[in-house]
Formats: sequence, structure tokens, C-alpha cells
Amino acid sequence: MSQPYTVRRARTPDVPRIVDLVEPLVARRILLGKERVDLYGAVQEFRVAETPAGELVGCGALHVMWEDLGEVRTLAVDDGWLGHGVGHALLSALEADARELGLSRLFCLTFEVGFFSRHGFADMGGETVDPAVYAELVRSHDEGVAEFLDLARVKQNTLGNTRMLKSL
Ligand SMILES: CC(=O)SCCNC(=O)CCNC(=O)[C@H](O)C(C)(C)COP(=O)(O)OP(=O)(O)OC[C@H]1O[C@@H](n2cnc3c(N)ncnc32)[C@H](O)[C@@H]1OP(=O)(O)O
Repeated sequence: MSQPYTVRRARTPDVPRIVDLVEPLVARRILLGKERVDLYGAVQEFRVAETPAGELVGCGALHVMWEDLGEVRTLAVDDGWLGHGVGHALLSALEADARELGLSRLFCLTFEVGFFSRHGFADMGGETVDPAVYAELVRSHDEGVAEFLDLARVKQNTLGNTRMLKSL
């Protein structure tokens, strides 16, 4: 039997479907909302899971934050496809991308602590980075970097979420 889906790099025509996948989760405050213009700008960060019929059933992105550090972002699976390994396949592909880029640590901010724990992520508590790197990262305007640093200005995003880290 052929695979029910494959994971590939996203293309610009995928962006409207990525918006469809992500919007209900943004409405439930599970994922951070992104403007379409920012999704097009970040399209090279995305992987998507596609059925043989060409339906996109999941997406996820890898954002590089520092020399050794990246973040898993916007990991979302269609409700009808939950529990079929799509999330696992996407996360594995993003981890492979991270290794290829030379990263050794992956961050995520999530309510899905069980899923990420089973993939080797651990609660990082109040940990961030050494002061010299902190001083550089804090200059970023990126919300995800601010969440990684646990800055007060993004507390409304991080509330109830767990900051998790994995060594690759
Ligand atoms: C950084 C961020 O983006 S954080 C936000 C993460 N995303 C969200 O919270 C959005 C809402 N949640 C989701 O979209 C999904 O629940 C996800 C992405 C977290 C998981 O997606 P899924 O496709 O359901 O994951 P997957 O099927 O791989 O694993 C779920 C369970 O199904 C089981 N499963 C069933 N079939 C399979 C299979 N063929 N292969 C692997 N696992 C399978 C696994 O045991 C797994 O159990 P676990 O969660 O206890 O480890």
C-alpha cells in the first residue's frame, strides 16, 4: 500500500491552505497568528504533509534564531488526520532540516507537552542563554525570540504554554 501522505517543502501556492490549517488554532489561542505577508516571507521555513490526492493535511516550520539554536513553529495537523503520525513526520523532517543547517538545539513553545516530550524535548524552566548571546537576541523584533527569552512583553502568548528545548 502506498504512503497515505508525504512530507515536502512548502511552495507559495500552499500558503492559503496553511492559513486554513492554522486559523482555527489561532482562534483557540493555541498558535500565534501570522499575517499572510509573513507566511509568504517564511515559506522557505515550512514543510507540509500532502496526501496522494494533493490535499495538505499538516504544516510546520523551522525558524533559525542563533548559530546553534532554532525554533519549531506553526506545527499544525488537520483535525481529521490527528493521530496518524503526520505531526511526527513533520517534526522529524524539521529536525533533519535543523541538523543539516548545523543547529544543535531546538526550542518550542507549546501546550502539547506530551507530544514534544515523546520526541525528546524537555521543559526548560527559566533557562535561556548565556548573557552575551542574550544581549544579542534581545535586540530582535521577532515574537518567537522574545518568547524564547521569556520577555515580559510576550507573557500574553506564553501563558499556560511550556517552553521546551531539545538537544539534537
Ligand atoms: C511549536 C509549535 O508549533 S507548538 C504547537 C504544536 N501544535 C499545536 O499545538 C497545534 C494543535 N495540535 C496539533 O496540530 C497536533 O495535535 C500535533 C501537531 C501536536 C500532533 O499531530 P499528530 O499528527 O496528531 O501527531 P502524531 O499522530 O504524530 O502523534 C500523535 C499520537 O498519535 C499516535 N500515532 C498514531 N498513529 C501513528 C503513526 N502512524 N505514527 C506515529 N504516531 C502515531 C502516536 O502514538 C502519538 O501519540 P503521542 O501524542 O502520545 O505521542
